[in-house]
Amino acid sequence: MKKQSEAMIPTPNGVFRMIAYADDNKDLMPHVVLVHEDLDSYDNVVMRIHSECLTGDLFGSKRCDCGEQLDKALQIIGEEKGILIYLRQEGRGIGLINKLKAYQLQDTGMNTIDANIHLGFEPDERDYEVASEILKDLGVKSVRLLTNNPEKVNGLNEYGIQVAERLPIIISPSKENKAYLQIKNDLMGHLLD
Ligand SMILES: Nc1nc2c(ncn2[C@@H]2O[C@H](COP(=O)(O)OP(=O)(O)OP(=O)(O)O)[C@@H](O)[C@H]2O)c(=O)[nH]1
Ligand SMILES: [Zn+2]
Repeated sequence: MKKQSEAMIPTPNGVFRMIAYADDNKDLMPHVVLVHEDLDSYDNVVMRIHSECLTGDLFGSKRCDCGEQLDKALQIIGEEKGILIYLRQEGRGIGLINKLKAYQLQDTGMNTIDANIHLGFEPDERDYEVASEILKDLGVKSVRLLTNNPEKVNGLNEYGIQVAERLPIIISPSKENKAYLQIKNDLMGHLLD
């Protein structure tokens, strides 16, 4: 995993250096990193690791809270001069084709965990080694991580990045994503209260 290219990108939340990380420069789905132009310390950096959710991030799907979490995180990262790592972990690592199959199963009454298992996957296939490698490459030593998912905290600690603090990023449930958020809270270890 290494830096393949970078450029400055002005956004509504500030100017960021966008860096594309991949194993080689032909990769069509590089991981995307946004580093605030005024980031000045590599200790206790405010940051988010966001798992790709095309449906929520780009199209505003109401089935999940991803799009709203991304907006809120970028706002905070803009204010605090932090970093966003956008990992290509669509569908908790099963990809878009399988996520849509999982959604179809959920529309017949299965929950988000059982749908993954029914398709032959773990409930969550993600790993945070790549994110840790990227943080080390950037020179980041410790972070304040925007997440409700303790697995992300453990994942970074496991690979040698110190999580100094977890910053919750709670979105009010809507009627469409209420059941999904309830499962995350009750069965997937997310801290949503
Ligand atoms: N397989 C599967 N993936 C889903 C489903 N709903 C959302 N996702 C994916 O789940 C990922 C986001 O994970 P979440 O569990 O919502 O949140 P998180 O990233 O673990 O935790 P936070 O940092 O608190 O947001 C994205 O990759 C989404 O595409 C679903 O029903 N099935
Ligand atoms: Zn989502």
